[in-house]
Amino acid sequence: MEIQTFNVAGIILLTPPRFGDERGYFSETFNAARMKEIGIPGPFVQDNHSLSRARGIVRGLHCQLSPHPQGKLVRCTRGSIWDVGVDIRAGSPTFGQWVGATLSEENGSQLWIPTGFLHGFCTLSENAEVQYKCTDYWDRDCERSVRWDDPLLAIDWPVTPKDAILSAKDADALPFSSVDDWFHM
Ligand SMILES: Cc1cn([C@H]2C[C@H](O)[C@@H](COP(=O)(O)OP(=O)(O)O[C@H]3O[C@H](C)C(=O)[C@H](O)[C@H]3O)O2)c(=O)[nH]c1=O
Repeated sequence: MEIQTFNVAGIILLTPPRFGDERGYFSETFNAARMKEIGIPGPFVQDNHSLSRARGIVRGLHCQLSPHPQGKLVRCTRGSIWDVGVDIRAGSPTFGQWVGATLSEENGSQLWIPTGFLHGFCTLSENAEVQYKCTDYWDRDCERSVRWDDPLLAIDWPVTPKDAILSAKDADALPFSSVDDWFHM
């Protein structure tokens, strides 16, 4: 399995092997023991699946606060997305820094985003389907949304604010300056 880590400690980009033959391919997309070996502890309790019909849809930046913070293991099973994690762990030397990666049906890569991070993605294709495993259950009261295009984050999104397609919730998200001590290292 290909593994990539970043200067923002905690985020892992992994690409499980695909075994191709004349029929197509087979890939083990999740193996709890292998994930633990590479530093993705789980356990995972909820699977999510979203479909975004247009290119340029931004979902995020979201997280859940205690007592239901969520780690997420994200993959794109149709089309492609640019997936982003932002370090918001108070005291982290990389607080406010972000990592972005292209996840696609073609590359089969997955991004592990631990608790203490904001998560969001921008679709790079029409009909992008994203499936992700979460380490805790959804809890509406613990959910927070932070502005995807906050200038303090300066995330290099592949879409401009003029062209981005957002939910009403994301269009009305909190500024990054409001993220102070949501999470502690
Ligand atoms: C997240 C979630 C939502 N919902 C319901 C609530 C709404 O009625 C509907 C759409 O929710 P929302 O607009 O928050 O969906 P996204 O904008 O894709 O939110 C997600 O976007 C980013 C990328 C994330 O990492 C989070 O998992 C999540 O916040 O699904 C549920 O029933 N369960 C859930 O776990």
